[in-house]
Amino acid sequence: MDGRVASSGETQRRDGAEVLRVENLTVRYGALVALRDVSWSVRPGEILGIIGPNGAGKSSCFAAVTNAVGHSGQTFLDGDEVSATKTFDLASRGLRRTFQQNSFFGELTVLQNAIAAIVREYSASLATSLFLPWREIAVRRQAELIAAQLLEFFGVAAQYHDKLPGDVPYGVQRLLSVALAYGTGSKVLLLDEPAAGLGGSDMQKLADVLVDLRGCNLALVVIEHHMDLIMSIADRIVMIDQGAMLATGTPAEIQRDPKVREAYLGRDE
Ligand SMILES: Nc1ncnc2c1ncn2[C@@H]1O[C@H](COP(=O)(O)OP(=O)(O)OP(=O)(O)O)[C@@H](O)[C@H]1O
Repeated sequence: MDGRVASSGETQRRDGAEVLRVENLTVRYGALVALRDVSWSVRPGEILGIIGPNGAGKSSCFAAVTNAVGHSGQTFLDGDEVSATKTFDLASRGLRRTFQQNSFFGELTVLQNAIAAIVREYSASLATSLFLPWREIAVRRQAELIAAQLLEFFGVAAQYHDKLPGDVPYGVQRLLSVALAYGTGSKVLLLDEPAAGLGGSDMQKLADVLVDLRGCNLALVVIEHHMDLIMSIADRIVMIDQGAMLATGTPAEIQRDPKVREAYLGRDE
């Protein structure tokens, strides 16, 4: 992998400028207002948690940020307005997301999935190498090496690299989803319930990976229902209820907020 994934000891930069800012995002599905005037921002080296009850509008918020659904409001990436930038182009600029469900190429091995995730940066070299077969082998080897490093960084052990994604443990699949979204390097990762279905040590592994990514100056926005996880790793939390922002603050402030307790934390979800 390139230098963008560094050791967890790398200095964090939480006082930097916002890398992603959303303003007044509103999403309508016909007559239903799923999201209303939601605004937040995230900086490099920061984890922003988004919490809220089922159907609150959290996933719609990610869909709006990535311009995958019709909406109003504005999005700024590195200070540039990207409110109308295509989802694919946002990904090229380092704004990427995962979904609640894992999505892999089921017929490709774990390593091949990782190669597919990084191959865009190599496509030009591969095209050139059609005329230079010896070069194609070298480029492929390099892509395999980088893909293996990517997987290792995300805690997907070498023993799984040659297996199909469906044949590896569920906890590993969740880590693989995050790794594939990261690819050769992202600025902002939007993770939609990365811990869904995880427990115990798998959740701890995921938490460790997310904290390591923060240490590499990545900005992370994490939708999560597991309160213990998000309260322990997030720097700030945004709480959404019935499409509207109900509260924002540090995990401690959010946990003390009576509105939040009433709307969410007090319920058995
Ligand atoms: N494509 C769609 N068409 C119509 N309504 C939708 C669509 N997607 C979501 N909704 C509705 O919009 C509201 C917000 O849904 P959304 O998935 O954004 O909430 P959420 O907070 O992510 O929920 P969960 O925690 O259950 O994933 C819900 O009432 C949902 O039924």
